[in-house]
Amino acid sequence: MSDTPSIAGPMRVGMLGGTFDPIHNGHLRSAVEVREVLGLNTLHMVPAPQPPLRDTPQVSAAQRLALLKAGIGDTPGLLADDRELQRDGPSYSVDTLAELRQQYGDDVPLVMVIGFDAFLRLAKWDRAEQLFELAHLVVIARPGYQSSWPSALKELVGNREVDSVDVLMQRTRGGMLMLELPSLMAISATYIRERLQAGKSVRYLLPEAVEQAIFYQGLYQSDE
Ligand SMILES: Nc1ncnc2c1ncn2[C@@H]1O[C@H](COP(=O)(O)OP(=O)(O)OP(=O)(O)O)[C@@H](O)[C@H]1O
Ligand SMILES: O=C(O)c1ccc[n+]([C@@H]2O[C@H](COP(=O)([O-])O)[C@@H](O)[C@H]2O)c1
Repeated sequence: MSDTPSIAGPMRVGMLGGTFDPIHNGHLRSAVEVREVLGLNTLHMVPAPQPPLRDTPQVSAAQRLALLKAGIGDTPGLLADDRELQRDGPSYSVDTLAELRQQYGDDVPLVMVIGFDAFLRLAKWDRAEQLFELAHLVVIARPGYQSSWPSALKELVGNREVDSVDVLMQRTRGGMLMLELPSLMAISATYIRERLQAGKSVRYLLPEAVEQAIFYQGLYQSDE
């Protein structure tokens, strides 16, 4: 069964990286909507084995990837992409985008999608300026996160911001667009981990298949 018609028109590709510890409906609903709004053929959802600016996750990358696959199920256009599990060292997004650029070629618009909380730290990312040489950046609003941009971030973004998808897609990379998607969801993986540790319900915060896999494997239910 398909819940979305396939995307017509020229090829466009997206990447949504994350710790996905675990994947939840905030990620998945945003992924579906951002794919639709941007007209992406494929949105690569890429779990980071070693997310650079945070502690090593308690749950292994292979387990987080398995939960991501269970969460995506047969959702059209979303792809659980294990490419960062094939690399050693910190999971730098610039390396992932370089691989995707190589895979799809120079003529295809490539978009990195991040939430506003991640965007606020963007100037601290590895080789941050190179991100725009490889892809566009689309920043999605997240409930509870509103803040002025740090000055290093303003400098990094410069005059790249555009105000519509049409303008963004006239080029293959180098632009930035802020988006407020229709379904803003105040769900975070931190909240889900806290509830699981406290033995509280996580029903409807994540897909049932993910909830079942978490309980079946006994994940997140202790501090160890
Ligand atoms: N509810 C949400 N709505 C929109 N974007 C989200 C949401 N949750 C996460 N994101 C974005 O998805 C990407 C991956 O997020 P991540 O895997 O760190 O999830 P998280 O819920 O923020 O996790 P944690 O609570 O452990 O920090 C980031 O760019 C983040 O901003
Ligand atoms: O490339 C970097 O330096 C970099 C720094 C911080 C985060 N990221 C990526 O951003 C995504 C979200 O990270 P996080 O820590 O907000 O879950 C994930 O794919 C990380 O690999 C990437």
